[in-house]
Amino acid sequence: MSEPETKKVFDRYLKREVLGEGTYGVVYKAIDTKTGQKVAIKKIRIGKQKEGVNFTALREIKLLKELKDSNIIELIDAFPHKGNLHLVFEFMETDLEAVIRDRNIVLSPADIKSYIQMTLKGLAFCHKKWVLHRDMKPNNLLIGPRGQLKLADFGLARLFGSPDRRFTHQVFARWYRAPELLFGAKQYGPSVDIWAAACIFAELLLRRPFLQGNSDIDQLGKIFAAFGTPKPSQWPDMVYLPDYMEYQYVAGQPLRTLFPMASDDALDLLSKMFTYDPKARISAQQALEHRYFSSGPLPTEPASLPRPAPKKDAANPQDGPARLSTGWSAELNPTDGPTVLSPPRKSRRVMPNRDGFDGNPQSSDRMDGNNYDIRQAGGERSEHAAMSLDFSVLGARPPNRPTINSADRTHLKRKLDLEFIQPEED
Ligand SMILES: Nc1ncnc2c1ncn2[C@@H]1O[C@H](COP(=O)(O)OP(=O)(O)OP(=O)(O)O)[C@@H](O)[C@H]1O
Repeated sequence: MSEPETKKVFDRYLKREVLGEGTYGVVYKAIDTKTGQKVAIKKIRIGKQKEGVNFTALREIKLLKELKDSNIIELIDAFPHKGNLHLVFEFMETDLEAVIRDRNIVLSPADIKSYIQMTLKGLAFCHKKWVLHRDMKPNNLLIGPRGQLKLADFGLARLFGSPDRRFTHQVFARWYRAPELLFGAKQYGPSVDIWAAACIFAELLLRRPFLQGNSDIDQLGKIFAAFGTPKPSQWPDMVYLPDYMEYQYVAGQPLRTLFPMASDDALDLLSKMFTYDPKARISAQQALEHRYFSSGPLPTEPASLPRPAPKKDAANPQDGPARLSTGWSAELNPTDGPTVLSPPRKSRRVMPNRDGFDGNPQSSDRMDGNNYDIRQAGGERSEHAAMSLDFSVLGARPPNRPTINSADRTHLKRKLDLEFIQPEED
C-alpha cells in the first residue's frame, strides 16, 4: 500500500484498518471527516480504464445512492480512483451470520420475527423501486449499534456481475438461490430475493444453513428432498427453463418435521415464501402483512435484540473470509468434488438424494449413481446464465456503450453529484 493511501483517502475520508475482503474487493474502515462518522469503504477493482468509468455504471450508482430506507445500508458516496471504484457506506457493527453462529446467543421466537421483519421491510422497499438484491445471505444483512438490520450490497450483483462462485467464499451463496436461478432462468424477479429470505428465516430457526448444496444440481436435489420434487402442475414454467432437468419424484417432508420448534404462523409464512412457482411466491409486502407478524409474540424491538460483541477493529485480509475459520462453512471445500463422467444435460434424470438431506454438505455428492464434478456441474453453469443478464459495465464492456471522457467530467460531477478523481498511474 502506498504511503498517501494509508493516510487520507481523497481528503474527505481518513482510511483506517481493513475490515475484510469480499466478492468485489477489500473493505476498509474510515472516518468521514465531513461528519466525523465511521464509514466502510468498499474498494472495487475495475482495472484501468483510460476513458474513465462507464456512464451506465455511474447512473446506476446514482440510483443506489437514492435508495434510502431504515433497513437498507446507505451508500454515502462513490468515486473512482486508481483503477478502483470506491463505494462509501455507513458503518455497521456486525451481521446476521455472526448472530446465528454465536452459540452464546439465544434467539427467541420474537427475536427471529424481528430480524425477518426487518429483512422483509428492506426487500419490500427496494422491490417497490424495482431494484433486486440477487445475492441475499446472512452476512449481507448488517446490524447497526441499535440493533437495526440493514440490507447491504443491494444492486451490486447487477452492477458488477454475478459474483464468481469459483472463489471459496462465494460457494455459500448457492444455499440461498431460488430454484428458477438454479434451473438457469434468464428472466427472474423479486421472488429470487424472497426465496433467499426464506432460507435465512429457516436458518434463524435451525441455527444452521438449511439447504447446503455443494453444486447447483445438488442444491436442487436438497431443495426437492425437503419440499418434494415439483410437479409441472405446481410450477408450469419449470420445464421450459434453460437448464431444466427431470428429477425423480420424491414427496416432500412436512414443514413441521423440518422445523419442529416453529409456530403454525411461521410455518405458513415459510411455505408461502418457499413456493416453487416464482409467480405464485409471496411478495415481500404480502409477507409483511401475514398474520405471523401481527400474532403474538410481537417482534422484539431492535434495540433489545441479542447480538454479538462488535467485530474486532482490525482484521487481516490475508486470513481470508471469517466464515471459513469456524463452524459449518469450513466443511465445504468446492475443490473436493468428484469427477464428471458424462456431461449432465437436460435428458438426464436426477435423483434427489434424500439420504443426503441432513444438513451435512459432505454427505450427498452422489446423484443417480454417477459422479459429477461440482466445478463443472455446479455453480459455473447457472452463474453464466445469470451473468448473461448483467451488463458488466465496469469489466469487459460491450461495444457502443457511452463512457466518460475528461470533457464530460465537470458536467457529470454536477449532474450525478459524484466526486471524480482523475485515474492515476500506479
Ligand atoms: N457497511 C459496513 N460496515 C462495517 N463492516 C462492513 C460493511 N460492509 C462490509 N463490511 C465488512 O467488510 C468485510 C467484507 O465485506 P464484503 O461485503 O465485501 O464481503 P462479505 O460480506 O464478507 O462477502 P460477500 O462478498 O460474499 O458478500 C466483511 O467482514 C464485512 O462484514
